[in-house]
Amino acid sequence: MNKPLIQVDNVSVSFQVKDHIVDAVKNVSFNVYEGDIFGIIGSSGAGKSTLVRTLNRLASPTSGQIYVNDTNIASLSGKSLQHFRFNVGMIFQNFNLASSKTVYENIAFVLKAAGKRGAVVKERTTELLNLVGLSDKAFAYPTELSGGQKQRVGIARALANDAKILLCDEATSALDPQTTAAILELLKQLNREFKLTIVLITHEIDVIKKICNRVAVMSQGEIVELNNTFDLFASPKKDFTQSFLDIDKNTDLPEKIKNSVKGKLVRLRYINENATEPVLYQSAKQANVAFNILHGFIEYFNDQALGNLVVELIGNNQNINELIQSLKNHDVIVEDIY
Ligand SMILES: Nc1ncnc2c1ncn2[C@@H]1O[C@H](COP(=O)(O)OP(=O)(O)OP(=O)(O)O)[C@@H](O)[C@H]1O
Repeated sequence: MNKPLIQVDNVSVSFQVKDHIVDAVKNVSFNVYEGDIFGIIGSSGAGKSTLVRTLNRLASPTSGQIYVNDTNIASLSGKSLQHFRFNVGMIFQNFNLASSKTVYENIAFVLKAAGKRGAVVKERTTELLNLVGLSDKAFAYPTELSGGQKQRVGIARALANDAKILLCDEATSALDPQTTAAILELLKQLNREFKLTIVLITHEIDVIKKICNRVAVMSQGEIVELNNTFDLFASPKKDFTQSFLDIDKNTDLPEKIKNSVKGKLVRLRYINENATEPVLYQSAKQANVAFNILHGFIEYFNDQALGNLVVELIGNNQNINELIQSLKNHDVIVEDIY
């Protein structure tokens, strides 16, 4: 496997609050690879913000190490820390724009902070405005922008000094679904065109499904499960993941149908949406098992489709087991419901 771009080793973060200690992040380890869109999902208070803030040294681990490009970031100071921060941009839920500056000035400001002057600033700012689709808003003030436009300025600013990593702290949580989709599309484009590595934290399952290739599920300061997004949704290993990500879809069956089920109820998950029904049909015929499809839907993760079927199997146990084995041999994930 590639070398990690970000390596988080046994990181814990605790806060002293009056007379007690809050363990916000507990012994967390994971790697992020170049080109990843790495999602961290969890409910409020899970420790996501604290964890992501350690990645650009906005917060410091109480214990553990973080390496970015093989450099232990705790060792950085002065110019090397400043340079590191140019390389790791960040965007926020509330955009954090300077309200007294125009869009152009908000972007130019961070370029000037990095020592750039004159034509270089003008050229790069114009380029960035173009990149995020805001060329016509250069001289508008933040109050004159929609939420989506404000976040585009945030993105331009975060990437201004050629950041290789973008950290997103609930960057779309304040936006409506349509604007969220447009911002996620822009992030995907930046990831594709510039190999921008993105670490995003969110409590929105749809954000993870739409753009992340890998995801960590966080609860109470710990990473409960980490996997490729597709595999995590297709076969979660932990009950917490299953319930948090709302994967338990058999609840979608109306009571009347559930009560009428006489055979064995299973959920089938499969990658190739075209292949499973024929496989099910042929395997069931061979095993002498009858089946009823009670529920079905296809979910999309990035560009990959995951088919789901809830099926009642009717036959003797041995035949049903034979059918289940045959489905598994065809890479269908079979899960008992009851
Ligand atoms: N500066 C701080 N001082 C004291 N406690 C803190 C501080 N920052 C965070 N915490 C606590 O650490 C825990 C994790 O908070 P954090 O903001 O990282 O969670 P989160 O998953 O990002 O939640 P949210 O989505 O609500 O922001 C919480 O119990 C929070 O109260």
